[in-house]
Amino acid sequence: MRIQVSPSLMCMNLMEIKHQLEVLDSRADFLHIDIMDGHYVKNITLSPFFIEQIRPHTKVALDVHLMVEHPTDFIETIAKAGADYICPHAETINRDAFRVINLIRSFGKKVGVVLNPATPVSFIHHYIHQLDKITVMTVDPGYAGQPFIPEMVEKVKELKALKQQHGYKYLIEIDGSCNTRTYNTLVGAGAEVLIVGTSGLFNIHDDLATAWEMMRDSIDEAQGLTRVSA
Ligand SMILES: O=C(CO)C(O)[C@H](O)[C@H](O)COP(=O)(O)O
Ligand SMILES: [Co+2]
Repeated sequence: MRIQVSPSLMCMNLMEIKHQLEVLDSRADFLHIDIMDGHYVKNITLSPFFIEQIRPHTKVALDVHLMVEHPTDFIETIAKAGADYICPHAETINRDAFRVINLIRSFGKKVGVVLNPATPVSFIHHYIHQLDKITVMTVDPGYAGQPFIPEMVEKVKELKALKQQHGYKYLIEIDGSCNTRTYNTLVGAGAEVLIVGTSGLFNIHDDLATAWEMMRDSIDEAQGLTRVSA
């Protein structure tokens, strides 16, 4: 299957949101929305209100990355705002992981979890089979523009092996420094969804449609796919 691409909306040009959303709407497989509470990570970015505002303007699946201390405080609001995937950090749900998974499902939403670089796959062992998506953070969470953590490649391989061995359904997604320096390694290891932010999309060309073409070509090349000419 062709690698799916999920642009990280916190990296958009805020002065051009309308135009940029139009460009992404006809191209992206997911729209990645980072929600931070200033405590779990020392930053604040997008919000449930942002989800509600863009929902009527795009048909693309809205994927919410919850970097908050208490995900249950946000799940209902985010579900009602129009999210399709709700993805808390594994480190924040292990006191009530099964209740959180059921809560997300009760709103008819897909369930993802996100693993910090220092969190091993074994941490989610008891509910891995229930997940629709697992996100491997390849930078510590909280900020765009950080360097790739190469130790994470083994984690991606481990998730791919487990998926093949047990027939799990989760998508393997990567968040952090997905760009031309890392596409080959990530795709080779088993990544299925790449979140592209500053280094992979928004900062590579002033024109977003052109940047998208450049990024898509690089990912296709990493996957060994060649462009079919018209
Ligand atoms: O979760 C994130 C940061 O905590 C993000 O999704 C970032 O937006 C993403 O990592 C940005 O991409 P970059 O190329 O690493 O700047
Ligand atoms: Co993110």
